[in-house]
Amino acid sequence: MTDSVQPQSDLAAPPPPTAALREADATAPADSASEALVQIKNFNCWYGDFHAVHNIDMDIAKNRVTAFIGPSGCGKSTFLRWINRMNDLIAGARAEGTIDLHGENLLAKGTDVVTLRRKIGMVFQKPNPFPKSIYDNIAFGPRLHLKLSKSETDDLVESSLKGAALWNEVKDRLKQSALGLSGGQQQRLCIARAIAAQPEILLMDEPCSALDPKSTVAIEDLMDELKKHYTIAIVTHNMQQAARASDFTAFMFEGNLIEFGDTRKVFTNPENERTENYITGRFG
Ligand SMILES: Nc1ncnc2c1ncn2[C@@H]1O[C@H](COP(=O)(O)OP(=O)(O)OP(=O)(O)O)[C@@H](O)[C@H]1O
Repeated sequence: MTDSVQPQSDLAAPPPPTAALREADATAPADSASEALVQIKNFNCWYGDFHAVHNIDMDIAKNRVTAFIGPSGCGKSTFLRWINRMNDLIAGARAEGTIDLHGENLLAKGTDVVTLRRKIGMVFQKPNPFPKSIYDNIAFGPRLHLKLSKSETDDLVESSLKGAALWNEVKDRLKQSALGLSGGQQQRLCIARAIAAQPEILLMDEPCSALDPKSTVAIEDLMDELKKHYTIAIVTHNMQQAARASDFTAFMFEGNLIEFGDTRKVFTNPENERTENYITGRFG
């Protein structure tokens, strides 16, 4: 079934969490079979008359990292942003097809996008902490939407910062401004803020492009931990990063999904010549 989506005008920033603290439940050992969490069928999208992404059919596997690669302008970010309906904020943006999560098409007109964005968090290219304390960056959302006690809020802040591998670096200065953190720390704080909302899926749009190599490795190591609890989809221009950090790779070109599969296979034995040309640096 095809469903069409028009932009909504009353959308605010991605929302804060709804539920109680997430228990660590290490799942899916690396060698277990992957299960589809998100199923995308016949997905197309437009900006006005411009047909940006064509006929995408793919699954996003649960507790795995799926990387989207491809030359600038091929539609990676556009596609990623439809997965939590961020493109609703863009006038003239519309989509057709289905993106199913637990059997429900999240492109459907009736979808509650606020709830959706709790389930599907997003981390952006440039770290965007609030101009507040480290503690309040995590606690701000939960305070708005949950009736957590002080100790529950403390626990949420601690578990989120631990989950983002930042706790040890900031535990003694939680009341200091987040803007005093390094870029890599700020990005991990944004990841902590996202996971405080207890999402099922984390969308990461070039999360390391503004970071130095050491911070980049820290985020990649973190993704490896995070995928035990979350499903991750990442857009990256960094081929080594896709090869190192992802389980599945989708190569896009001019709005089309050219190749999609196991990362090792895509990088060592691609089926499509354009994939091979891209990953070997012949274009892009
Ligand atoms: N808000 C917008 N309005 C109109 N066209 C847009 C908008 N955002 C993106 N596009 C167009 O959609 C196409 C895909 O853009 P998108 O940003 O998704 O590509 P990308 O693969 O993520 O590129 P990059 O790697 O440079 O970030 C491009 O032709 C771009 O110019």
